[in-house]
Order: sequence, then C-alpha cells, then structure tokens
Amino acid sequence: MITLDNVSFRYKQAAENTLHNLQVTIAEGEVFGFLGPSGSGKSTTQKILYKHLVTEQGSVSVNGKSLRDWGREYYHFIGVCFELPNHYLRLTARENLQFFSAFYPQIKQETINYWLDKMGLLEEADKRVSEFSKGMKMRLNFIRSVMHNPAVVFLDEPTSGLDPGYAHKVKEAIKGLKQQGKTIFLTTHNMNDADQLCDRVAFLHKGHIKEMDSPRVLKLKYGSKKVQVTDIHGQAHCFEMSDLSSDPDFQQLLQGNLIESIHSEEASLEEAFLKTTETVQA
Ligand SMILES: Nc1ncnc2c1ncn2[C@@H]1O[C@H](COP(=O)(O)OP(=O)(O)OP(=O)(O)O)[C@@H](O)[C@H]1O
Repeated sequence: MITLDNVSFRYKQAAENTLHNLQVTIAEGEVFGFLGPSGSGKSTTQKILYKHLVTEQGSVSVNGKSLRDWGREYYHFIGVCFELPNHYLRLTARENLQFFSAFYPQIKQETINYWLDKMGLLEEADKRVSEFSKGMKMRLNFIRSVMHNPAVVFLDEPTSGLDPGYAHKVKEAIKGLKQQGKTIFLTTHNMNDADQLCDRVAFLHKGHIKEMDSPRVLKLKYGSKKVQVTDIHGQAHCFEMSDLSSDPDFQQLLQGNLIESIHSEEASLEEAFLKTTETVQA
C-alpha cells in the first residue's frame, strides 16, 4: 500500500541528508510503527508521505501510484492526525468538524456524532474548543483525521497528553480501523502503544532504518527475560531468566528458602529500541 524506495532527503541549507536510503513496504491493512529518538527524521518522513515535502531522491508510492501522480484526491484517500492540533478555537467541536467535513462531501452528521461519541466528546460537542483541555483537542484531532473514512491514516503521537482511559479509547479506535482494513502509519515515542498496536515497527536512527520487524521478533532478538525476586527481608533482586539454574545468588536464595515472591518479566520493546538506537544514557 505504501512504498518508500531508496528515499533520501536533505533540507535546503542543511549540510547533510536528514533521511538516508529508506526502503519500506507497508502492506494494505498493516499497522506500521515508525519509532525513533527525537530528531531522527520521523516527522520529515511523514511530511514526505503526506506531500508537504518533496524529495528528488528515491520514490514514494501509495496504492500503487507515485506520489507525484496523486492530485488533490490524495487527501480524500489519506487521513492525517498531526501531533499538535490546530483547531478553530472560537468554534465549537462540532462546528470545527462541520467546517472540515465540507471538504469531503460524503461525511454525514451521523458519522460526526458517531466519532464524537466514540471519542467521549459528544456531551462537549457544542462547547468552544478554546475551553477544551489538551487531551480533548487531541481526541478532536483524531476524529478529524478519520471521519472521511480514509484508506490510509497517518497518526503522529495520537495518545500524547491523554489520560489512560482516553488513551485506551484511541487505541481501541485504532484497532477498529485496522479491523476495517485501513493501513495505519503510526509515529510514536510510546513503546507500549507500538507493542500493543503494530504489526511491524521500524527503528529510525539519524535518518537510517536500523531495524524493521514485528515487535515480537525484535523483543526476542534484543530483549532479555528477567526474574524479579523479593527475599524474606524485603530486598529486591533481578536475575536473567536464562542464568537461573547456574546463578549462585539465586540458588542460595532458593535453597535457603529465602524467597518471598518471584515474578518473571517479558523482554520489552523499549529495551530493543534503546539497544538498537543507542540512546541508553551512560
Ligand atoms: N525545516 C527544517 N530545516 C532544516 N532542518 C530541519 C527542518 N526540520 C527538521 N530539520 C532537522 O531534521 C532532523 C529530523 O527532524 P524531524 O523533525 O524529522 O525529527 P523527529 O524524529 O520527528 O523528531 P521529534 O521526535 O523530536 O519530533 C533534525 O535534525 C531537525 O533539526
């Protein structure tokens, strides 16, 4: 559905490329996570994908058609949820959605109500957006990006600033979009979200893709399973799962009947991300 073929990009006046030879193919219906430290080039890549930036180096196609050949109809085909919402603050939430829906003749009032309800904003729909919290603006932003039923949705930090309840609502909505067969390109710093939602993730570092695979494979490759042990004096210990049978400290606790509790910990995507992108602080 989305193909980046050997895409590089350099900003005017920049001494070197921001993106280097990106090679990505995203299947229809896939939730693809694009993860990277600050400044690694995630937004630049997204801007190329929604045609706010043009690169001469490499090619990008969506639904089998080069981005160069897509016209205005591209913005009916895709939905974009920017990280920083830009709503009309003097208008109500409903008026904002009605204003944007005018660009998409197929959007019905029921659709707007459906999404307002789904994102927990129906009761606040007639309030001015200037009175909205950051989280409410984020949810309104999410509605704007999906209400015209696009085939491809670009989401930039969609759960940022949301409390756990509303973050859950947004994640459930993303899963719902996937069930409908939408292709989703998700940029996030939230490794748990990426792990829960994405079929595959790419780790971007200084404009290079360092790894690209399913969260499960990356966790197996880079993560280590650990065991957290609390002894009968309340002291915590951490052991590598693979070393338990030979670790003398663990064996001493076990044989001395000194263990109060023991919990296994799965390898995390965060661990894989940190190891791959070398952002672990010394
Ligand atoms: N308009 C611009 N002109 C020149 N350089 C830019 C411009 N926009 C971004 N950059 C540079 O390109 C690099 C990648 O920036 P980008 O915004 O794509 O990173 P990011 O991964 O999205 O970061 P963050 O997670 O902080 O949003 C950075 O070094 C940034 O300084």
